[in-house]
Amino acid sequence: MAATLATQSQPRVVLSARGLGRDFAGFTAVNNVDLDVEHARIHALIGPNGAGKTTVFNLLTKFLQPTRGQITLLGQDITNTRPDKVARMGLVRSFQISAVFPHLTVRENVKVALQRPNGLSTQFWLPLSALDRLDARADQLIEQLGLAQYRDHRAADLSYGRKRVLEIATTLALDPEVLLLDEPMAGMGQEDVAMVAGIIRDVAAERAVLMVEHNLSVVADICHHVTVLQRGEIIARGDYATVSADPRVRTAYMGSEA
Ligand SMILES: Nc1ncnc2c1ncn2[C@@H]1O[C@H](COP(=O)(O)OP(=O)(O)OP(=O)(O)O)[C@@H](O)[C@H]1O
Repeated sequence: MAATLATQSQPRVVLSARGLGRDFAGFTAVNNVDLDVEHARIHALIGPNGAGKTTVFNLLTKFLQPTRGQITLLGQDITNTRPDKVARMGLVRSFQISAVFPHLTVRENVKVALQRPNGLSTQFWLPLSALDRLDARADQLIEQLGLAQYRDHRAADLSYGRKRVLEIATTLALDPEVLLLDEPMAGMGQEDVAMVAGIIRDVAAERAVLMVEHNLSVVADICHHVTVLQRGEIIARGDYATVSADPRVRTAYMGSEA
């Protein structure tokens, strides 16, 4: 027990940013952002519209090149690394590779996603039966994400929430160290929100999750750390109780839930 607690109390930072900034033609969208994302923790990036959350995601995944600052992934400086290499190193954004094909079944979708980490290039002209050897791993992921009963359903026939879970499954096929989720609860009904929140919590047991999320009750429920952005700068950080009590955060969110 003591050993378990000791392990849990020593966070391992897998992704960090220091002094991160990005200007667009003289307009500063992100400035001086420091971020530490830890293994087996869920970190939320929140803030009002236009605060710079998407820009930070684009900087971390290297879709955008920072104007200032440094980004480190698993101890390696990735400030000047190309996005495809960053993804291969283990930093994966949900929509980036979540190719969910509506006419394929849940299992076929996961198998297509599994081709890449197994060193097979995506060869759409091959019959799907050529991917049979990926069945075991696909079924394991499907089981883990609670999709077993939908395994042979076409993706198009899934509920909206299950489609998002299938997207997460295709992302997990790459076995990322850090998973970036951009508003995973967007457009979902309450029942699906609870289901997807539970899945994200399970997924984070083995990796770091950084998510942008507007649903603050989800942030309060499942996120260990919260970083609040406003006008491109961090105005508060800590657990949800700490940041939601912060007067600057309350002012930034005036009129909303915080
Ligand atoms: N390519 C761009 N060119 C110019 N300005 C941009 C560009 N991308 C973002 N911005 C500006 O940077 C600021 C931050 O935008 P960003 O999309 O990162 O915010 P956000 O917090 O993700 O907002 P939302 O919650 O509405 O998605 C905004 O003022 C936006 O207009």
